[in-house]
Amino acid sequence: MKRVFIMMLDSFGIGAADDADKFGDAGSNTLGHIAERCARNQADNGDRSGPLRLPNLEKLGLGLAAKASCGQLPAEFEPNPEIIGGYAYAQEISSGKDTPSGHWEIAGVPVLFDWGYFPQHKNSFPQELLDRIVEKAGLPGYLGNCHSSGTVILDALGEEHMRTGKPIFYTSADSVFQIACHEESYGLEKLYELCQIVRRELESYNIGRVIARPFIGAKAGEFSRTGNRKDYAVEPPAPTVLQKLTEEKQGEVVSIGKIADIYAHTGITRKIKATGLEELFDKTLVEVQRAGDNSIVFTNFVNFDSDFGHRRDVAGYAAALEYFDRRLPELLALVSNEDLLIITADHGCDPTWSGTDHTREHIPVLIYGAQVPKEFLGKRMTFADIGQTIAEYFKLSPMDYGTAIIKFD
Ligand SMILES: O=P(O)(O)O[C@H]1O[C@H](CO)[C@@H](O)[C@H]1O
Ligand SMILES: [Mn+2]
Ligand SMILES: [Mn+2]
Repeated sequence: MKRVFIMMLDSFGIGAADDADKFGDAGSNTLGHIAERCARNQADNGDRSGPLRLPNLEKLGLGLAAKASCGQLPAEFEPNPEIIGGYAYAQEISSGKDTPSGHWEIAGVPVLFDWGYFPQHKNSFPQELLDRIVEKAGLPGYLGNCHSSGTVILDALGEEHMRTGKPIFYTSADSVFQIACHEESYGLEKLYELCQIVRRELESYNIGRVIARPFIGAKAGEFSRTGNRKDYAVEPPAPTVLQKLTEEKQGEVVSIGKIADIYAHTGITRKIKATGLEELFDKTLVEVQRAGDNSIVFTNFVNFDSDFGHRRDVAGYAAALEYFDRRLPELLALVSNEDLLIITADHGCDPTWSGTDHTREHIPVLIYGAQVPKEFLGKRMTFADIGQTIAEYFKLSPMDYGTAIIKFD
């Protein structure tokens, strides 16, 4: 029975990429800097304290992959851990450091064109676009129209939004048009409809995603975003390995969390909604147990990125990693002889870095399974090596990019 389980720790970079300087990210290191702060007791909160403890990920080669990536073992990591899987690090060839680029490249389809962006920090969106959106959606106006952190902008504009019914429009260094509206006073369905209108109006702008950002709460300081976030992505520019599995082998691809949205629902046969690390992990275990031959179970652990990386919350990120690590044995126990478990990431989001954007980093590629050599599997020249490995494993037609990391009989 052939099954692949992909655990995407959203934003879990392990050291600056060779081209990080082009992004202003030279020296960034999501894992390295978290471990450093933890070792100095600067990442203590109610949930955790002291050095970063990830014993199960260390056995899968996380520390050694990080050392190969940036030259330094994460602080307080074991220099000679018992190794139970194959480990590598990979660089990105896609032009951006955004979530769809990282995910699509992992599935064998790098984004070699340039996305459209809204680079101006104030008055970010073109007036003609805003005018069309106001007209098509019948809006009383809009708020924001700037670059912002999605939580900061709620405190600044959430109350005015509730008073006026004007949606909050904002963007970031990514190719995104984000819309925050109150889930109750504005309404969730109305927000989703607005996002669909904006998606259509953006056609000529080459924007990767429109993102619905519903929130709740009565006043500034009390607003919080809900799990009803929805991403409206454009489709990948070529068939991903997920699509190939469904088309060439009539296989099953189960999306847990926001995976389906990121691939614009292409190559996905079943979608499981889950909010928060615990539920994402619980539902992953259920689906792994259910998975049959020729299937992929693919989970995006978004909270690393959205709750801790973008929020520059080092202690929160560390606690979340430790939680994931504590639960890992439950997953490892379900990996049977022929299966492959791949733990990886889509970009970095160093919580010690300036600003609130992603960081251009190498990603870890940790592969666990009876057929995997328990050794360093090299520097991978593109994330697409993961997609090519999966294509090779399922005996699909080869992807256009990437080299298989492991050969299978
Ligand atoms: O600050 P928030 O709203 O979390 O925004 C972040 O989330 C977006 C999508 O992942 C990114 O573009 C980033 O800017
Ligand atoms: Mn991401
Ligand atoms: Mn992000």
